[in-house]
Amino acid sequence: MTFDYDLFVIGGGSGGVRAARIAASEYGARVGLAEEDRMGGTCVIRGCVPKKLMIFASQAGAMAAESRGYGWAEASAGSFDWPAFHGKLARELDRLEGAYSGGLMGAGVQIHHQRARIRDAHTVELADGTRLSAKHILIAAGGRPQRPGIPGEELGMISDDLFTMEKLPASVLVVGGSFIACEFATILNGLGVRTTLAYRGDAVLRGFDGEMRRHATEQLRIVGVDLRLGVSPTRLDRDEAGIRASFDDGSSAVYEAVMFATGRAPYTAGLGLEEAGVKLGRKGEIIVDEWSQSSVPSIYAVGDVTDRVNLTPVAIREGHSFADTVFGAKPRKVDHSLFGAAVYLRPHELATIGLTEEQAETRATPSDVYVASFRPMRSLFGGSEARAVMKLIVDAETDKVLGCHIFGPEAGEMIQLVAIPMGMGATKAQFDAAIAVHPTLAEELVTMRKPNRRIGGTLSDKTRASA
Ligand SMILES: Cc1cc2nc3c(=O)[nH]c(=O)nc-3n(C[C@H](O)[C@H](O)[C@H](O)COP(=O)(O)OP(=O)(O)OC[C@H]3O[C@@H](n4cnc5c(N)ncnc54)[C@H](O)[C@@H]3O)c2cc1C
Ligand SMILES: NC(=O)c1ccc[n+]([C@@H]2O[C@H](COP(=O)([O-])OP(=O)(O)OC[C@H]3O[C@@H](n4cnc5c(N)ncnc54)[C@H](O)[C@@H]3O)[C@@H](O)[C@H]2O)c1
Repeated sequence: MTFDYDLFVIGGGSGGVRAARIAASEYGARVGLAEEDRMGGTCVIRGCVPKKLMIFASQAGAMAAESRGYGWAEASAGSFDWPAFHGKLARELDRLEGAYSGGLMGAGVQIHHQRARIRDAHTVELADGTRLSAKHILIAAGGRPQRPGIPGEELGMISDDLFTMEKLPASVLVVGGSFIACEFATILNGLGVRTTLAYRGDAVLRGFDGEMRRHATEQLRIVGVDLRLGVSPTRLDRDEAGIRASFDDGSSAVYEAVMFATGRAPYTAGLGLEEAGVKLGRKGEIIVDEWSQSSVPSIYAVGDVTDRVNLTPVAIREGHSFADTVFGAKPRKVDHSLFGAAVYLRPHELATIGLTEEQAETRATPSDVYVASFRPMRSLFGGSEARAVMKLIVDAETDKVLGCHIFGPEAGEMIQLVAIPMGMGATKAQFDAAIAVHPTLAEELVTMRKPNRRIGGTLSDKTRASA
């Protein structure tokens, strides 16, 4: 049987673009790709990239304060010009979008700028009715922000809206306590917006190492975010002064804007998947095996649409591995058990890889926990109270480093480098064999001599804590 394409990709985001480009350029596949919105997907257009640029923009006040601590007595951030920043951001995203399209076209991929859906195991249908056949179909349709399902929720914004706002609100309520909520609260607060963050838990960033969560929570408070922990909004109403949010503790307050960061869900609705026999999970995610293959053998899926690890580099790795496996005769699985991640808070980021202390505590074998907590010389001299924290979780029997958690400036950059020895299975002794680079923050990672406590396993002895 002949097909129009060897591969048809639905979605021009992180995972889809990588898979399409590798299949076409490295393995000579005839590839078509459909994108219903802007090329580049969530990360480039309404995620990682504009978010990080906004994080940079939001730290001017803190940088001026630090400069004053270093003798620049008049240092001031001045006033923030949102339209100027926003215009420049739009041009940068246009440039990136062009680069993504150009890269694909250069590789010989045919781009269809419209929505696609599945008709059967080998057929997709475009919004204009065109039907195209492909030997393999890759779904890389990503995810979509979810509102929490409360009355009046349409009055609130979602993360996509941060990047298209015409003007900054004077006050905002951010709802949620994970990556997006914490980063957006950091951005808006840093840009001068009166920011409240409402989160139903008792510390932000559930799932991260508990000690690090407490530092991140405290930092949000210190930089001026009005943290409302243990509460959730129950309804929103339009009020003369703005949007009134009522909370489940009986309180209410008015904000100029409300932003929901209450999770994302795989974007599989209306794709024709179930009709084609593709099995979906509870959240609508495409169920795939370790090769990213769905229940229909010719249909694969990568990235957020599979709801495995929802990060750009993971989607890219899954897309690349799919292309290597299916078109390059180089079978390659993705190891989802070890990946680094960073939450871009300010002044200190939270970055992590491997097991948290809470996870290590449940292991049958004991682990040693090394913690260094200190005020870095840069902030100390600059007059800031900000503390940095480094933590290593080490298998007490094999000496293998199982987890690393860093709360500090540029922690994301540091964890990227720690990911290399950890991926190689390095031991604590091998970390320590590295001669420190001085004076740096990161030198703490190779100079922590004695464990602060031993946890998990039968040897558990929390009383040895000496911190
Ligand atoms: C605010 C925010 C900040 C983030 N920050 C980070 C970060 O700092 N670091 C990090 O690693 N990750 C971050 N992420 C997560 C990251 O953006 C995603 O994990 C990543 O983009 C997933 O890639 P993907 O290819 O699965 O999907 P996407 O990038 O979402 O791409 C899917 C594409 O498919 C298109 N599409 C969907 N359905 C169809 C259809 N039927 N027909 C045609 N086209 C379709 C969509 O328009 C979209 O362009 C962030 C996410 C958000 C929302
Ligand atoms: N720096 C980064 O790498 C980065 C940044 C942003 C997003 N991301 C990725 O995007 C994914 C989605 O981000 P997210 O922040 O939406 O994560 P998430 O889905 O983990 O967070 C959802 C948050 O909303 C809260 N929530 C859910 N329903 C609620 C309700 N009804 N009422 C009140 N609160 C509610 C949850 O308790 C949680 O804190 C992340 O898992 C991450 O993989 C990564």
